[in-house]
Amino acid sequence: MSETATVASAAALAAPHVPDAAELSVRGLAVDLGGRPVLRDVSLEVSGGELVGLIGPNGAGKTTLIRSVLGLVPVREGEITMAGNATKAARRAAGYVPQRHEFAWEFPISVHDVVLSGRVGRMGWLRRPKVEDYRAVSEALERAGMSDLKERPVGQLSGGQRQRVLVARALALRPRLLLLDEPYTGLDIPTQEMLTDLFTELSAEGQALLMTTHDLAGAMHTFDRLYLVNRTVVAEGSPQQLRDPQVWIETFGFRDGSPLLSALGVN
Ligand SMILES: Nc1ncnc2c1ncn2[C@@H]1O[C@H](COP(=O)(O)OP(=O)(O)OP(=O)(O)O)[C@@H](O)[C@H]1O
Repeated sequence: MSETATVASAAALAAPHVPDAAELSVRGLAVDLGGRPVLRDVSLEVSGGELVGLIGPNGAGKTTLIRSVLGLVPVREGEITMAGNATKAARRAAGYVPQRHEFAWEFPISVHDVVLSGRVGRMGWLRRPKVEDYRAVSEALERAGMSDLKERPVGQLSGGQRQRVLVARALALRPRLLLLDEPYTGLDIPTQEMLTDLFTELSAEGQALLMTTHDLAGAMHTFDRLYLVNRTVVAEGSPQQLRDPQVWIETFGFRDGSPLLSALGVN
C-alpha cells in the first residue's frame, strides 16, 4: 500500500496521486496584492526528479509565486495543480521551507519538536504523534545533519543550523514536492554545499524541488532547469539553454556588457 493510502486524513483521501502528471503545474497565473498586479500569465512545471530554480530580482514575485502554490495568497486567474490535483488539500501536501526570518525562533521549542510540527499536515492538530511520525522526524533530522542537536532549543542555533531545521521540518512531511524560498541566504559556503548535496540527492531519488535563490552563479551549476522571473516568466530552460544575454538583461536589468553576464557565462 502506498504511503498516501495509509494516511487516514480526509485531505489525503481527497487528493489521489495522478502518476503521469507533473508534480507541480501552474497555468496562466495572475496574482494581485494590495490592489496591485504582482504576477501575470505565469506558467511553469516541475516534475519528479527535477531540481528547478526560480530566479529574478528583488520584488519579482518569486515568494508570491511559491505562496500561491501553497494556497496562502488569493489567485486572480489561472490554475495550479499538484500531481494533477487542484484542491487546496493537495497543495498543502507540498513541503515548504520559508525564508529563515519568517520563523519565530524565539519560541521555546526544541529542534525535534519544530521538525515534528512539520507532520501536522499529515497528523492534524488534534491527533497525538504515532510511531510513523517519530520515524519520519528522525529520518528528516538525519538527512539534514541535525540529529545531534535535536534536543537543543531552536533559539540557540546558528543561521546555518536554523536553515537545516527548516529543511528537516519540510522533509518530515515526506512531500513529493519541496518548495524552498532562498535557503542559501546568509549561509557560509560549507553549509550551502551541504544543502546543495542534499537537494541533489533528493532529486536523484525522484523528489520534485522548486527553489528561489539570488546565487546566480550557483544556480548555473546546480539546477536542472531555471525560470527567469520578473512579474512573469521571461525565459525558461536548462542553464546551457539560457545563454542569450538578452533574457538576463530583460529579467534583472543588467546593463549590456555587465561583468556579471560574463561571470554567468552568458556573454
Ligand atoms: N502583502 C503584500 N501586499 C502588497 N504588496 C505586496 C505584499 N507582499 C508582497 N508585495 C509586493 O509584491 C511584489 C513581489 O514581492 P515578492 O516578495 O513576491 O518578491 P520576491 O521576488 O520574492 O522578492 P525578493 O527577492 O526581494 O525576496 C513586491 O513589489 C512586493 O512589494
